[in-house]
Amino acid sequence: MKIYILGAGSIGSLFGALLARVEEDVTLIGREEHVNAINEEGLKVTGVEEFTVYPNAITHAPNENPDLLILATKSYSTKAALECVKGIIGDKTWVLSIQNGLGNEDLALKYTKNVLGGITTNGAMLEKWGVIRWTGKGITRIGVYPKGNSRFAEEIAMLFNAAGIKTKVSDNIIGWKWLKAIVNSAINPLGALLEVKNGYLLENDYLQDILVSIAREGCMVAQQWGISFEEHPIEVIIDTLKRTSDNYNSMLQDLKRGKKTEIDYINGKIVEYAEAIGLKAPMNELLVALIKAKEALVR
Ligand SMILES: NC(=O)c1ccc[n+]([C@@H]2O[C@H](COP(=O)([O-])OP(=O)(O)OC[C@H]3O[C@@H](n4cnc5c(N)ncnc54)[C@H](O)[C@@H]3O)[C@@H](O)[C@H]2O)c1
Ligand SMILES: CC(C)(CO)[C@@H](O)C(=O)[O-]
Repeated sequence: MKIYILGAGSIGSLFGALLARVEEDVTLIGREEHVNAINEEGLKVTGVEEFTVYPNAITHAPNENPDLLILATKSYSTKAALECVKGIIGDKTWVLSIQNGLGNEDLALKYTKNVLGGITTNGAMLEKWGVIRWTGKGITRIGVYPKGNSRFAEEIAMLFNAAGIKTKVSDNIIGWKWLKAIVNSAINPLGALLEVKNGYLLENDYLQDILVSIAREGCMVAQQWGISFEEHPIEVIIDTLKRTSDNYNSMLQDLKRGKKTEIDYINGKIVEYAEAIGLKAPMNELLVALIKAKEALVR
């Protein structure tokens, strides 16, 4: 299977490395510095497992139709990235987003009907060009977006599981995307504003109440849009905070690096979906404003 990883940074390079290790035809499309390092010394994975692979790595997509295009950019780069590669999305090409946030798959649907949604709880960090630290082994869920089944999704799940990417297929992937977005909408901005590890959000009674209120607001909006969940968002938030208690969340890491965050595609999307049906999401709206203010401080 010809697989392109569009936006081979942290999580994209981890998926690319694991797929390359089982000799899939993988091409990483990423930044020049990272691409050059991979072409010179291979792509090294450390952390959960240690290995080096030698996948194709380029800065621009080859002029061939892949069977699978994995979207792994930050959500704020998706639109531009898809526009760059629209010419190679063939009739038989499937696009899979493994990104956080809402709206990425909807952007992909503008170019093809063959879209798989995805969430992953694997953790990866670009340690240096050409070196990825696999910080936590998790589960990946994929499915036809927004809902439904397809043989191709089952085929990708088999491929991912064979590559060591624990993957399950869902016929309600939009439910999982919203669940992950609600988890991120509560944890990420709160941890980022307070600059604390995830575990602290469970230690403080005030913060626990705020987490629940943010999650409830997101659930209310989701419910109005007919989204159903496979697990209860608040239970998943608590479990996630326990499982990742020693982590700084990705939004805080982005701010610490002076980078923009994905707030517009997490809390911002919840506000958008609320307003689209004449509702308000005041807590999410406040968190968007506070994170934007913090972005302005650090950038
Ligand atoms: N890192 C993780 O552990 C993790 C886990 C789960 C989900 N996610 C989600 O996955 C997505 C990616 O996160 P990340 O941490 O890997 O980000 P990242 O910044 O490490 O990697 C994204 C890469 O995409 C590249 N890129 C952007 N536009 C491009 C284009 N047009 N062509 C080629 N490359 C392009 C960037 O240069 C960058 O290297 C986000 O939505 C994130 O929330 C990340
Ligand atoms: C689950 C999560 C919040 C854990 O830190 C992660 O998705 C993140 O950091 O964005």
